[in-house]
Amino acid sequence: MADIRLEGVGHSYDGGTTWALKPMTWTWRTSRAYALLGPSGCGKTTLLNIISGLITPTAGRIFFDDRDVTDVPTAGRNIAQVFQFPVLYEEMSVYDNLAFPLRNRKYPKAEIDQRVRQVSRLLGLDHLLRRRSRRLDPGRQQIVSLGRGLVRSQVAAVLLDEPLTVVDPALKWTLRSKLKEIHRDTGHTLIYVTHDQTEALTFADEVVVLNEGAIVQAGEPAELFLSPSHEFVGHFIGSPGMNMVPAEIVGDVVRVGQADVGSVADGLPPGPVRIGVRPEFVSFTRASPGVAARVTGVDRMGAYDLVHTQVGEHPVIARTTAGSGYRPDAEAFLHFPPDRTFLFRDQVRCGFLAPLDGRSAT
Ligand SMILES: Nc1ncnc2c1ncn2[C@@H]1O[C@H](COP(=O)(O)OP(=O)(O)OP(=O)(O)O)[C@@H](O)[C@H]1O
Repeated sequence: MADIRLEGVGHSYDGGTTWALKPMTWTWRTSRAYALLGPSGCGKTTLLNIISGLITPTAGRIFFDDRDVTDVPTAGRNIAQVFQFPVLYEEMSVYDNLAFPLRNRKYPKAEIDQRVRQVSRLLGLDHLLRRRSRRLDPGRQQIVSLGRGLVRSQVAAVLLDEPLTVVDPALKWTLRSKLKEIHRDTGHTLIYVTHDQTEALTFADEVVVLNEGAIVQAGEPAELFLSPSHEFVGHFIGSPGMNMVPAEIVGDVVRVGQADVGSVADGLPPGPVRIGVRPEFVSFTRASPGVAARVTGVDRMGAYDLVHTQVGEHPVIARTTAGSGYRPDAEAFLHFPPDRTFLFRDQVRCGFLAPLDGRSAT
């Protein structure tokens, strides 16, 4: 196992006209479980294939600890990779498929048996070990592929590219927790690619968010939810995502429309900003002071309500307790709590909202 260090690594498929992956410097630390999260086409698979050696990057160098592996082919990198769809020897038994990566690397027989049985027990494959792989349904075949990726005790990293796509949704939860268990047991460095935030947040020690070929933020799941440093992270994580409302800094006060909503703590220069606040933290106040809004609809979600409002031209959603009683067209006043409300300029967080403490913009 090794730290995997990317130094100025970037990739272009068209000779440098566009970058599928913009040159980046980043270290995947050994033994951590990472989720690489981002929308379709943001460069996740390209990044994974650069680490495994399937793609040689257009720019930069890759190191496993201090060893430069940029020109080392896949076979020399000691990486295990699990793809979106099953990659198995269909005529082999499940046992032989799981044992294959170990036999290939000349592990002792007793260790092979012990590792195969350990992984098969964790993944619920015990009763299928003698079955031919082609006789399994695609979901089970994928679980065997997952097992093949996890069976080796000594690998530089295990790379998983949307590995649960073909697995039954009900099984996904179980498999994710099994993956965590296997991770605790082996201490492998795991990089798990997904565009599904639930998968990323429930699986990873650290979530790396990729957008348009660049890492926009990396952190623990709670950090990304509570403290997004980029508007994209605010939108992409959370359901629904973060509300963004245009505002103005006047002196050291932040105004939305005619309402003073807070002050700036960070000596930010006056001018336009965008306020970001998650629906979970928007609350209603009975009257001013607050931001005047009009209710446009209510989604009753069972355990809670999502109250849709309009502040001027801008939609703002508040998550309230179930049965909130708000009706379309009702007038309302919104409160944005200072400790949970952030300020953004050019999409990047530039500060947070501080209490007004009697200040006013007028
Ligand atoms: N072989 C290729 N030739 C040309 N362009 C490519 C190739 N592979 C990927 N791309 C482009 O590079 C960009 C990044 O693609 P990539 O597959 O890495 O993204 P992704 O985040 O893994 O997407 P998805 O979640 O849809 O798999 C996209 O614009 C894609 O169209």
